[in-house]
Amino acid sequence: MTDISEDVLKQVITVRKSDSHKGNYGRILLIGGSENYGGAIIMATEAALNAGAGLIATATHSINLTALHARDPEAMYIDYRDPKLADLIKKMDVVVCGPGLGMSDFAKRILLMLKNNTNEKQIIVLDASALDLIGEDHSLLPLNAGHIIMTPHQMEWQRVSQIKIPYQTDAANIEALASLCPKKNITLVLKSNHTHVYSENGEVMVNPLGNPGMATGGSGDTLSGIIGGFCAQFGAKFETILAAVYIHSLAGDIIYQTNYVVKPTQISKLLPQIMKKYSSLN
Ligand SMILES: NC(=O)C1=CN([C@@H]2O[C@H](COP(=O)(O)OP(=O)(O)OC[C@H]3O[C@@H](n4cnc5c(N)ncnc54)[C@H](O)[C@@H]3O)[C@@H](O)[C@H]2O)[C@@H](O)CC1
Ligand SMILES: Nc1ncnc2c1ncn2[C@@H]1O[C@H](COP(=O)(O)OP(=O)(O)O)[C@@H](O)[C@H]1O
Ligand SMILES: [Mg+2]
Repeated sequence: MTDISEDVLKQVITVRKSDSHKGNYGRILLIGGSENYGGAIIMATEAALNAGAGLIATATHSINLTALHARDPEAMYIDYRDPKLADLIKKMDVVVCGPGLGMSDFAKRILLMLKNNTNEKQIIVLDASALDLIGEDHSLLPLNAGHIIMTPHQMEWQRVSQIKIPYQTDAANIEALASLCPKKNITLVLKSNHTHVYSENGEVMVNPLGNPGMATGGSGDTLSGIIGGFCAQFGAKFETILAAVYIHSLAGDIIYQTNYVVKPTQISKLLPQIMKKYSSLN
C-alpha cells in the first residue's frame, strides 16, 4: 500500500499539442440527474469540462436543461428518455453514469441500455445510484466495456460487495472486485477520508490528501466527472485515475486553507489552473 504522490500529476498531465482539436481530447457522455437530483449531474458535467474533456454531452431529465446550460453551455444535452440515447452511447469514448440517477425502474432501464450499447473500446465510470442499482442486480454491470471504473463511497461499496464498512479490508475488497469482474478490466476507487484505489492487478494506492471541508454533497459527483474527463483525454491507465483522485483532493486542500467549507463547484473551478501548472513540470 503506497501513497499517491504529486509526481503522478506531472506524469499524466501533458502540454497540449498545437495541432490538436477537440476530437483529440475525448468524447464523454454523463448520464444522471432525475427530477430531484439535477445538481449531481450538473456538478459532474462541470467537473468533466474543467478537467479538459474535448466534447461533452449530458443525458438528464429535461427539467435540468435550463440549469445545465445556464452553468455550462459548453455541454450538449439529450433528454435521458430520448430513445436516441442508445446510439449516442455507442459513439462515446467515456460514459459516466449514476450521479443523481435515482433508483427508479426507469433508472434501471438506463443502466440496461448502457450495458447493451457498450463496447470494448469504451471506458465506463459508475458512480452513486448506478452502483446502488448494481448492488441490487449485479447483472447490470457493463462487463463488455473496455474498462470499468467504480467510484463508490463506503456505503455504496457495502451495497455492491456485501462487505460491511468495518470489514472493507484491502484483501476483502480485492477478492470482491475479482469476483464481480472476472475479466479484471476494472478499477475501484473506494472513497473515504483516505480514498483507496485498487487496480485490476490488486495494486492498492492511497490518497494522502483531502479534508473534512470536502464532506459536502456533490464532492463525489465532481470526482466522477474529473475521472471521466481525465480518462477521455489521457486514457484509462491506472495513473490517469490516480491523478484524477489526487487533483480533486489537492484542489480541495487549496480551498480549505482559507475556507471552512469546500464547495464542490469551487474544486472544478480550480482545475484548469492546477493542470496548467503541472503540464509544464513533466
Ligand atoms: N445536488 C445533488 O443533486 C446531489 C445528489 N446526490 C445524489 O443522491 C443520491 C444518493 O447518494 P448519497 O451518497 O447522498 O446517499 P447514500 O444513501 O448512497 O449514502 C449516504 C450514506 O452513506 C453513509 N456513508 C458511510 N460512509 C460514507 C462515506 N465514506 N462517504 C459518504 N457516505 C458514507 C452516510 O452516513 C450516509 O448515510 C445519488 O444519486 C447521488 O448522486 C448526492 O451526490 C448529493 C448531491
Ligand atoms: N473528511 C474527508 N476527508 C477527505 N476527503 C473527504 C472527506 N469527506 C469527503 N471526502 C471526499 O469527498 C468525496 C465524497 O464523495 P460522495 O460521498 O460520493 O459525495 P456526493 O455523492 O455527495 O457527491 C470523496 O471523494 C471523498 O473522498
Ligand atoms: Mg456520491
